[in-house]
Amino acid sequence: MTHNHLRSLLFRQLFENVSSTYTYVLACTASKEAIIIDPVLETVDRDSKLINELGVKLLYALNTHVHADHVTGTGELKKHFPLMKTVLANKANAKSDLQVQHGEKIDFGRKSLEVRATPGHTNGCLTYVLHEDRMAFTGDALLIRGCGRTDFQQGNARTLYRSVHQQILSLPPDYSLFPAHDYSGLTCTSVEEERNFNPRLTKTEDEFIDLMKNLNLPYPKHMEYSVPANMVCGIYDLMDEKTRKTVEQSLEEHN
Ligand SMILES: N[C@@H](CCC(=O)N[C@@H](CSS)C(=O)NCC(=O)O)C(=O)O
Repeated sequence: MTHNHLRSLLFRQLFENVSSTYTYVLACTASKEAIIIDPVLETVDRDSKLINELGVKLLYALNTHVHADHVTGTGELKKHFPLMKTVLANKANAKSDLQVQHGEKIDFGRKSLEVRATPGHTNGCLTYVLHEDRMAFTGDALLIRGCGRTDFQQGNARTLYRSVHQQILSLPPDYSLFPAHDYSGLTCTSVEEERNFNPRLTKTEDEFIDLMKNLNLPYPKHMEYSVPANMVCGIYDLMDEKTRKTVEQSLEEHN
């Protein structure tokens, strides 16, 4: 999907290639008010530059959940955009400027995101739905032809199955779905595609639970420091000393 001045939504999909994370910038073209979803620490300079070049005013940096595989960029973004507010689910039990819950709305200009709770990968997983533009940002609850793992951070396969079916695949079939990650080069999907072709979510609930029990994935490489860093939205001053030092060191190695 590309930017189009004639549309009321300015939309960018950005990629961070170490953790294969998608970050999204959305702005109301009438008011120029903007949000960013799931920014990554390593790409904050790139994203800030883009936001400035687009001439939009960043109101909120939303995390779909407390990520385990990378450090969120929301803390560092606050240095570039001091008025911007960080957002996480209240169920994440984490520190953020705003804690949102199921049913709330996040407004930017004439646009409004509906917050839907989609726990199962973590307790605090959220999906953000932009009805007017028929789009939803699913975090790790639903990945393209896949879904988030359920073997740590309060993961629960039954909960995830119900979240995805009740809150995401129940949306109209033409809604576009944008995940937090893709590991195979795909960028976007739709409700209809996932209802038909998702190899995990087309199974029965019990088959799904069995499948998720046997994924046997290695733990994310940076989980040990990513989770505590993300519990404070990646704000260095709020991290314990060991976590902060590890995050700083990993960023230096990256740069
Ligand atoms: N290799 C990566 C981590 C890959 C991974 O575990 N991805 C998560 C989402 S990030 S916690 C996941 O849910 N994957 C589902 C799947 O089926 O792959 C790393 O070391 O960071």
